[in-house]
Amino acid sequence: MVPVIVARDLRKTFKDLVAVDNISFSIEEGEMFGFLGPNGAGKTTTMRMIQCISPVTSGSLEIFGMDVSDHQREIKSLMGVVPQENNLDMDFTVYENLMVYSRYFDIPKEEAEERVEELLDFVQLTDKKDTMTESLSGGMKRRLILARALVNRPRLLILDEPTVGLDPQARHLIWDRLRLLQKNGVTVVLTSHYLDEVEKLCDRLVVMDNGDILVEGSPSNVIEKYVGSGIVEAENDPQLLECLNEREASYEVIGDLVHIYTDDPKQITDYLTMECSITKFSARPATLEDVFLRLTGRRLRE
Ligand SMILES: Nc1ncnc2c1ncn2[C@@H]1O[C@H](COP(=O)(O)OP(=O)(O)OP(=O)(O)O)[C@@H](O)[C@H]1O
Repeated sequence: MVPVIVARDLRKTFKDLVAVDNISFSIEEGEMFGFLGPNGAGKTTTMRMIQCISPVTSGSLEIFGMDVSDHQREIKSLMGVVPQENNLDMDFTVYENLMVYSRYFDIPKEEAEERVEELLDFVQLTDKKDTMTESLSGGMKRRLILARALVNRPRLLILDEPTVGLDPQARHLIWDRLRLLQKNGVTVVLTSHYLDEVEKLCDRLVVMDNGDILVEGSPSNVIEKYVGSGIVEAENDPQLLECLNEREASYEVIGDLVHIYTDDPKQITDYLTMECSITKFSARPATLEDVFLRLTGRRLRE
């Protein structure tokens, strides 16, 4: 596998604030890679350095073997970007938005027209071709931004919160398109607050907090490593906690509930029934959300 992005001790500061704190990671060609983390973790700042629009403070960041500090033009020509905000031109039609963008890459007019038709079909907006962009739904606007990011046939696609605020149908359509792009060899890097999205889509992920990378791995490895494969939930009561302490079980109290982390839920539920006389509980597979909350805490970030 060839690395497409390699970051070594990558750091970004804004005056006294350390937004990205000496992180290192490597993303392989054809991977779908996710950046997770609470608000302010440093994800967007990392994406902006990858996009060559925010200079690196120190460390190194190479994309397709080129340093972001001195190969911006070449790197940008190989990359497509779906930014967090909808920055389409609202006074243009859907078609015009894509055609205007194609000029930035000096794509000859006829070729651009052909490509735009293809892309409209790809994101299912052909019937909206002549619609004014401002009258599109939120889901359609996101699809148009995705199409715009693909105008230059990028080998690397960066998406910052690609499905934020979308309904389930719109999210599924975007996921489906991303999988198709990946199948065609495009490396996809995304940030998301939707943990189910990252769990379903990504081959590997990192969880960031306070500018640092806390974990890295495939969703299933990360889940097994940090919470075990299953969770038994029971009502919080002192007798239960005493019983769990006696067994030295791994658990966490979350308000009125206790989460017991385990690779063998049956062993725990048998223990609760037989040794602790507790019969009200439920077992479920662990998710990335459990890992996230365990690692980054449950306090709401501003
Ligand atoms: N241009 C800037 N000037 C000063 N501080 C900044 C700037 N951009 C980001 N920051 C700060 O850097 C830190 C990391 O922000 P960043 O936007 O990268 O986080 P994030 O993980 O993308 O958060 P979110 O999930 O809310 O998008 C935050 O404390 C933020 O306030």
